[in-house]
Amino acid sequence: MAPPDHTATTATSTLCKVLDWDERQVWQRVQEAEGVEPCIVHQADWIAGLLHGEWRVTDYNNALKLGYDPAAECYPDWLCDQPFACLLPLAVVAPGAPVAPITSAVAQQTGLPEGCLVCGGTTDSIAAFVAAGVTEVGEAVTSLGSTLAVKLLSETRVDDARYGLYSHRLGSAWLVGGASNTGGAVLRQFFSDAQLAELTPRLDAGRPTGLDYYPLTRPGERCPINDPDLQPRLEPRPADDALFLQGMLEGIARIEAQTYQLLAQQGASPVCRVYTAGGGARNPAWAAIRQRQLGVPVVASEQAEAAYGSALLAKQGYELANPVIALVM
Ligand SMILES: Nc1ncnc2c1ncn2[C@@H]1O[C@H](COP(=O)(O)OP(=O)(O)O)[C@@H](O)[C@H]1O
Ligand SMILES: O=C(CO)[C@H](O)[C@H](O)COP(=O)(O)O
Repeated sequence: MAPPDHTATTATSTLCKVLDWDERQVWQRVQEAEGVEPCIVHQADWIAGLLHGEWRVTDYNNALKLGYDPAAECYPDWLCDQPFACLLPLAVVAPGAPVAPITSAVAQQTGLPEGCLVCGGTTDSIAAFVAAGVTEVGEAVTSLGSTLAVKLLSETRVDDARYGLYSHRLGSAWLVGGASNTGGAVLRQFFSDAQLAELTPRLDAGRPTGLDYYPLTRPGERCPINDPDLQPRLEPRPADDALFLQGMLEGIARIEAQTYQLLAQQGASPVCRVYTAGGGARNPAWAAIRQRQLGVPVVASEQAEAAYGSALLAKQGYELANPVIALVM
């Protein structure tokens, strides 16, 4: 039902989950079992709903993979024509836009101040992007968490579901990129964080291992190859654990570099610097391996936690809602 290059057509999109629930008549079962009117909420909407009690509000970042059009600021006709359209969030706000204060019951339960304002959310890797404070076109943030997410500030949009590439709107800018299923979760399958820290000084970015890994925890990839059946490649495993780890980090760096190369080929603004967020940002040897692959400076974000970016968005929302007080502060 969606245009062929749209990110909502990928197997892991929100829209595909909704279609699956629709087919399995989940709405009807929710209504019967809970006695409530069903509606679609993203994880962030669920948390926010628990705080302010508004269940039909989302933001245009979370709604992208549902099919929302952030440029036109509306649901497209092909989505409105679906039988489940009545379950879509009724309001789609900008990330950081003021939504509603917490309820009195929540203020009492949590100790948060009465009237504490809840603002529109965003996705985890966009929050990491905001935390990094990037403002220049061509600058990018790679989130090395359980998975790998790439976000580049670009003057032009890129949307190509064949490679899992899509564009998020942030204010008047476009964050182009994609998310791979590779990342820290694969490392954790083999090593604890303590072992990672212990092995890291033995890695040598200047001496590539020659291993050709595609690290995944299980079959299936989203970007830069969109293939739900893509197999992990983690063999042969050398006897030396440091060599094995370096081979995996090189493999993940190749996936990251391929994503940035594809973005350039598809007309995104050229990448000039990559900031790093997430648990992988604490590994200097990995940064050196990535810099060789990417060919641009790789630097750790000063604020590498996505939560910091969420707080910055909330501050923006507070200032919008209280312009005079914010000016005095
Ligand atoms: N020294 C290290 N080198 C590389 N990766 C690391 C290191 N320490 C932790 N990690 C990885 O960081 C990941 C956790 O990062 P985090 O940003 O908390 O992930 P999440 O996406 O789950 O929030 C783990 O999967 C782990 O493998
Ligand atoms: O895999 C992830 C979380 O586990 C990625 O962070 C996520 O898929 C990226 O999505 P978006 O680009 O919409 O922020």
